[in-house]
Amino acid sequence: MSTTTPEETAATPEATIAAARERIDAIDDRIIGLIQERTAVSAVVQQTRISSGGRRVSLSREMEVLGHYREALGKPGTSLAMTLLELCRGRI
Ligand SMILES: O=C(O)C(=O)C[C@]1(C(=O)O)C=C[C@@H](O)C=C1
Repeated sequence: MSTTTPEETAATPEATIAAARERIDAIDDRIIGLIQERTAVSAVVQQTRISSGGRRVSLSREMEVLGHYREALGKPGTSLAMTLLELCRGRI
C-alpha cells in the first residue's frame, strides 16, 4: 500500500515544464515536417504553372491562403502565412 499523499507525488514545477517542453519540441518537429511537405507540394504547383507558360506566383491564390490563416489565427496568422509563402516560393 502506498503511503505517499497526492501532494507528495505531484510533479514539481521543473518536471512539469520539462515534460511540456518535450511535447512542444515534438510538436515543432511535426510542424517543420509539415512545412517541408507543403514546400514540396507547392513546388509541384509552381513548376506545373511555369511549364504551361504561367508565372511562378499566383497573387489571387496567395490572398486565399492569407485569408485562411487570418480567419483561423487572427492577425498574426497573416504574418505566419506570409512567412510560409516565402518559404514555399521564395521572395518576391
Ligand atoms: O497554389 C498555388 O498556385 C501555388 O503556387 C502554391 C502557393 C503556396 O505555396 O500556397 C505558392 C505560390 C503562389 O504564389 C501561390 C500559392
